[in-house]
Amino acid sequence: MSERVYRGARPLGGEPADLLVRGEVLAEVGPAGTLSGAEVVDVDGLVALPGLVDLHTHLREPGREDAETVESGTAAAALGGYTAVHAMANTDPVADTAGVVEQVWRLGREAGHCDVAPVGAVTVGLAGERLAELGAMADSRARVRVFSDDGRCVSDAVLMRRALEYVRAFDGVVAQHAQEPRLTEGAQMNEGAVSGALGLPGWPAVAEEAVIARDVLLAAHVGSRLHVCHLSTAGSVEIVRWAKSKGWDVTAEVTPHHLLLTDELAATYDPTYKVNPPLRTAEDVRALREAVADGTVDCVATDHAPHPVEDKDCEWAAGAMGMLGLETALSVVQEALVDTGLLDWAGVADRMSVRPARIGRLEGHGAPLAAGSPANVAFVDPAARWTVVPGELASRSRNTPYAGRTLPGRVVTTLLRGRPTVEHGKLA
Ligand SMILES: NC(=O)N[C@@H](CC(=O)O)C(=O)O
Repeated sequence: MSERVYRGARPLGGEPADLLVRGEVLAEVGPAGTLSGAEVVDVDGLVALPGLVDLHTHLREPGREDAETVESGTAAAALGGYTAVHAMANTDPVADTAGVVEQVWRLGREAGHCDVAPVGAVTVGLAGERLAELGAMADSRARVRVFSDDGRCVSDAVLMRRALEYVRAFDGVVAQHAQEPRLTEGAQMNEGAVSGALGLPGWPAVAEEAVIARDVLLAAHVGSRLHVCHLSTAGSVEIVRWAKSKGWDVTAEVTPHHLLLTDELAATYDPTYKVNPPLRTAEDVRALREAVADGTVDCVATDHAPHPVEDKDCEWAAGAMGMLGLETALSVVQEALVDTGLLDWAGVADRMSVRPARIGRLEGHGAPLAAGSPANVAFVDPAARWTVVPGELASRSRNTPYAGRTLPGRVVTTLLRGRPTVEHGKLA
């Protein structure tokens, strides 16, 4: 059995320690310089985090392998410090049957960069008309626990109610893409001063908030778990805060880009900045940062949404919505939350690993960095600085909003059950 000591890391940013990895398990954690093993790896001063878990990744396979594959997307994930990702269901065919979710799960195992937990569609074909085979997906080898029509909103209140009732049987959760379709017809960006000045059709905050308000009430009514995908407005935060104050089982995520970028970027007319939900105002960014810091928002989820060049290198109106996220997420969180003093590394571990693993009911992930845990670990150099070069990313697509930008923090090593998937910042 392989035995390796990672010497001098700072678990959750704390005191320097040695981590002894034996086989697939974290066998021992002790003060720096005290443990010995067959092989010693110097990770002096690097922050050790439990392997990150993404609740919201678009891997595009099957169907859009020109944009991303399970292989390329999970490689990007490992480089970003992730040991597990939830693969969204808006593929072609849609992941609405046991067959498709098992295919995605198996492709993840074969690629071996990180675990892939397929998300099952709530409705057949994401059409919002009939419930998909939720039970069959839950019982499949993919063990689906998260269900979402992401990309589309389950806007029919009765269907949403039925889905919430159904997933209780296997402790599942409905992850809602909150977007009132009628209020956002033809919308191109956030509705506000900037959309007015640019003359682009706006996407009002209320289109998101109205659905979240309805859904937290529905979840409370049927006593089920609701997760809110990529919440993006200050008002949405208030509704989630209120629902939590009632003791309802509601969780929420925010994307890294909504913690850093604003709708002012639409003035470039560069569709790289076009995303669903749209980039909002600086005031929303402030509220979202505070909500992650105080725990109202449970986790940061990437909404990694690869699109090929031809779908982005065009006019704003024709551009596809979505941006890459996996390889830059931790750096963006460091810039927006850690370097601003809003969140410490223990908080980052909680919002990017512990809570998303719990929401997804993912076994073996988000465990404490302690003896007996599976050795899923990310070692991060918070002092590193790197400039994002789209062509150097592992993703098949290039639609990062951070091209040319220098970001703090770099993942040096990622361990998946003791096996390095990333070493020296490169795929192992
Ligand atoms: N987040 C995005 O902007 N895009 C997502 C789906 C979606 O939410 O529209 C995609 O699949 O590309």
